[in-house]
Amino acid sequence: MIAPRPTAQECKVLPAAALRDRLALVTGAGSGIGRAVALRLLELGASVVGVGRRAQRLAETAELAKTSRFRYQALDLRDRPAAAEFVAGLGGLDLLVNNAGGQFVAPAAEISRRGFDAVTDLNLTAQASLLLAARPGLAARGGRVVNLSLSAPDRGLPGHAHSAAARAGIAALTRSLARRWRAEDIRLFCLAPGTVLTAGAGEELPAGDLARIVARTPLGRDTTPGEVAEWVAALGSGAADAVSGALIEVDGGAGLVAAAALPG
Ligand SMILES: CCCCCCCCCCC/C=C/C(=O)SCCNC(=O)CCNC(=O)[C@H](O)C(C)(C)COP(=O)(O)OP(=O)(O)OC[C@H]1O[C@@H](n2cnc3c(N)ncnc32)[C@H](O)[C@@H]1OP(=O)(O)O
Ligand SMILES: NC(=O)C1=CN([C@@H]2O[C@H](COP(=O)(O)OP(=O)(O)OC[C@H]3O[C@@H](n4cnc5c(N)ncnc54)[C@H](OP(=O)(O)O)[C@@H]3O)[C@@H](O)[C@H]2O)C=CC1
Repeated sequence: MIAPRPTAQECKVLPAAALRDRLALVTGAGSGIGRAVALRLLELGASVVGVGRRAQRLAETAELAKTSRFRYQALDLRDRPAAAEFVAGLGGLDLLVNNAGGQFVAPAAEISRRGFDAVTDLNLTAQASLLLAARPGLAARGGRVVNLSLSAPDRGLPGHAHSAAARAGIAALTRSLARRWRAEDIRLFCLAPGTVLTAGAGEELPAGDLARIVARTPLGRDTTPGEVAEWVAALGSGAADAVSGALIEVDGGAGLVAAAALPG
């Protein structure tokens, strides 16, 4: 039997005001998962700063948010000095959601040096750099970090050698910093969605491939943006007080499926 997909409303299990008076920075807040996260954090009472390269998309998120607690800034996170200056200017930070990321699908042998660099830069080095820049602000507030990853980054994903390497790196960095930054009361988590049918995922893989991947997922369905958003919000709330350094796979069990069972 295929598990039913929850509605956007059914995903919302946290109490209203769970994040009141918190300040969150959400990268990639102009689309897909990042937008869903920003809107949910706002609903729960947080103030949210959204960044991404395209101001127009961020402005659309602002329109949906309908609250002055959302502000945004167009920013290329691969411009590390600019990103570091921006995050330092925010001051105290309760939650950093390192969501901006992505890749292109290609056989490993066809990924050029520049292609490998572009994907590892976006999904590992730029995220790591933002984290380091945010450290003083997070330490000032006992803040949390949620790093978005891919489900089972160590499983081996066809067409994703560059990205899987970067995401496994982020999972390892999350664990390393969770140990080191405990003294500053900073908690870090890695959240790994399975297949979320965003427009971005649709640009990366043809609909047929996505449908086949979803069909092989043990729960037999995709993960919704609302489900990912609720997990991010929970990790930013008191619900996660006993968790640190964990890789949490919100993927319908996709991480249990051997790479050999995947297409490609
Ligand atoms: C069928 C396989 C099934 C596997 C199962 C896996 C399950 C996964 C399920 C789906 C999960 C979805 C996850 C998501 O992440 S959704 C988010 C989707 N959004 C994106 O991914 C878009 C993000 N991509 C980008 O922003 C850019 O592609 C990127 C940042 C990665 C690179 O941008 P940049 O502007 O820096 O890159 P350039 O265009 O300048 O190119 C740099 C070099 O990269 C080479 N390149 C680019 N595209 C390709 C390609 N398609 N194939 C091969 N090489 C490519 C490009 O040629 C440049 O190199 P050279 O100068 O050497 O040519
Ligand atoms: N959808 C899925 O199935 C899955 C997604 N993920 C991950 O979740 C995250 C969100 O994915 P999703 O919402 O689906 O995809 P999107 O493509 O919609 O989201 C990517 C976001 O990152 C922003 N971004 C990309 N490059 C940069 C950059 N250099 N500087 C600043 N912002 C940047 C984009 O905004 P802009 O282009 O305006 O800069 C966009 O808002 C990604 O890290 C993705 O890899 C993980 C597992 C599965």
